[in-house]
Amino acid sequence: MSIITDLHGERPIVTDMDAPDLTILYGSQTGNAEYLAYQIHGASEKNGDTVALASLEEWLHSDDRALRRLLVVTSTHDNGHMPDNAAEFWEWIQSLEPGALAGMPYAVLSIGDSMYDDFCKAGHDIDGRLHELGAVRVVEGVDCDIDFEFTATKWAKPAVADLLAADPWTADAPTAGVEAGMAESTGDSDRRYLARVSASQNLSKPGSAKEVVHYELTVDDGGFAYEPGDSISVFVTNPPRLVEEWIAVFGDVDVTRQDATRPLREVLAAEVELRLVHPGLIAGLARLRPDNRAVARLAQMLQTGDRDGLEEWLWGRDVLDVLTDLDCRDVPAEDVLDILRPLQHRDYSIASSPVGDDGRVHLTVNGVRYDAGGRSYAGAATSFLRERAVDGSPFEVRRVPAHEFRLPAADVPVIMVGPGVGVAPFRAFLRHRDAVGAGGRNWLFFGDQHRAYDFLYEDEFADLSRRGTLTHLDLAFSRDQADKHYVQDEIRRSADELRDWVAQGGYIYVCGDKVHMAPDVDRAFADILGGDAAVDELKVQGRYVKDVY
Ligand SMILES: Cc1cc2nc3c(=O)[nH]c(=O)nc-3n(C[C@H](O)[C@H](O)[C@H](O)COP(=O)(O)O)c2cc1C
Repeated sequence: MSIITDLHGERPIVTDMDAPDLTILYGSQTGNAEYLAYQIHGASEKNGDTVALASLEEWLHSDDRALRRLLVVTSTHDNGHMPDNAAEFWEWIQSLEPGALAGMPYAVLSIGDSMYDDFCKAGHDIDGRLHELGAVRVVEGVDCDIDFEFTATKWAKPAVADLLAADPWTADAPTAGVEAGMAESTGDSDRRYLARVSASQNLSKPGSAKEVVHYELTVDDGGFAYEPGDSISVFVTNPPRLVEEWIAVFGDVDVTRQDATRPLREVLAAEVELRLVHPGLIAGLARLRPDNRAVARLAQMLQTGDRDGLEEWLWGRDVLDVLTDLDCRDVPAEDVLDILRPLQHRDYSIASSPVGDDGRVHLTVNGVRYDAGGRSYAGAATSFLRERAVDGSPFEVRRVPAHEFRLPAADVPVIMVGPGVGVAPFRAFLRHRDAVGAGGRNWLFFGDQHRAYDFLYEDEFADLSRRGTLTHLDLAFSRDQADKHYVQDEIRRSADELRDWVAQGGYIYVCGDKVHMAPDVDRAFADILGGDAAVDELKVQGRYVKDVY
């Protein structure tokens, strides 16, 4: 008996069959690795081999864990950590005796983001540990960056063929330690709660290029708890207007997925990603429409690794645009649904204090909204939260606990760099330290485009400064003067005093844009603190922590 899950990993489908020829197990936080595993699974079964698919966690808890050959597909999360549904598997393989998996053929596909210091670390950790346990690495693992589909597509086909050609493992996976792994897990890390928007307020003022909104959520169920530094996942649905655009094309029909027949409208609203286009959509269309030359031209870019060309073409288009512009609106709805990714939840840093804010959860949300080519686009979360703020209807959320992004002891100085909506967790830190009367000093670096329109939480920070909680507030508004001025310039300007704070045990936190801001801020701290080695040493001590996206 083997476990196969549906695309969302939510409904394990248990099938009666002997041990599968290949078992594909994924660790995935936001659905990318899961999607990839699902695609590889679909392509692998074509040759008559039996291939099982499950999350690492589901497999660990299944009744029959027979393995013949193993392919692990995993992302890395929260600065070098396992995705939640890989954590117990990781605990388990760490608890096994040397040689426990001797001779088992395996390969690991890792996805991550090379902007992080711990690029693909979870995949490397699993790969290294399987090797230590005696498993046989049939194919060198591969590291895939944010455009993972390019690298993964090239790697997966020959890798699966090599794995299937390897002699199967005939022993049973050891059962020891599974319960220990379970005991260590938090148990409720996946629990979803119902929340409502109880208040909202525009933070960007008229004239701003941005649309930042402060939301306050009340969580209906008891038992929801969080700590400063945590984030929250909001399980959004797609905007009704967008769903209607799809219905106008595909009709108000019923569709059958995983043996259940439901209205297409329902599936479009809640289950599939309609906003964010992924390159795998092109690979899927190429399979469905082998004679379509426009699709073939783009699929060729995917195969040859021309990521710039493909990304340029995809830029600004949503999924419906892609189907329209590639003349694929006549593909049957069920086939289109099969090549869409599961609807992604949206994660936000919590901006409130569990002590000072009556159990409410505050979010600082950057809106996405624009018009192009006669269509209006709005980010799924932007319209979702706005609608919920108007009608008060409940929706699901899940706590995402921070690993290192935590306040130190109450008397330790804290340096926070959070321009734009990166300020959210620092508002939480400051409100928390204020509420509990922590004595440690607090220094915030904040910046954005214009002071007049973009100074988020200006009054609150002024108040926290007056009360003495906010010891220093350094501001960098980039477009208020001829020369651009950023938080890293403010950091350099205060080099001497920052060195003192760090010498006195201070912690540094950076939150926000990972592409430009975080590397520039890293450079500035390395320059003022004595080079990269000094920053690395702080990282090792957990005193230089980033939450960047
Ligand atoms: C909060 C956060 C932390 C992350 N940390 C890392 C990291 O330390 N190393 C890395 O390679 N990728 C990191 N990533 C990038 C993810 O691995 C990448 O987005 C991946 O595609 C997610 O796959 P998933 O949806 O299957 O979880 C991080 C992403 C987020 C949102």
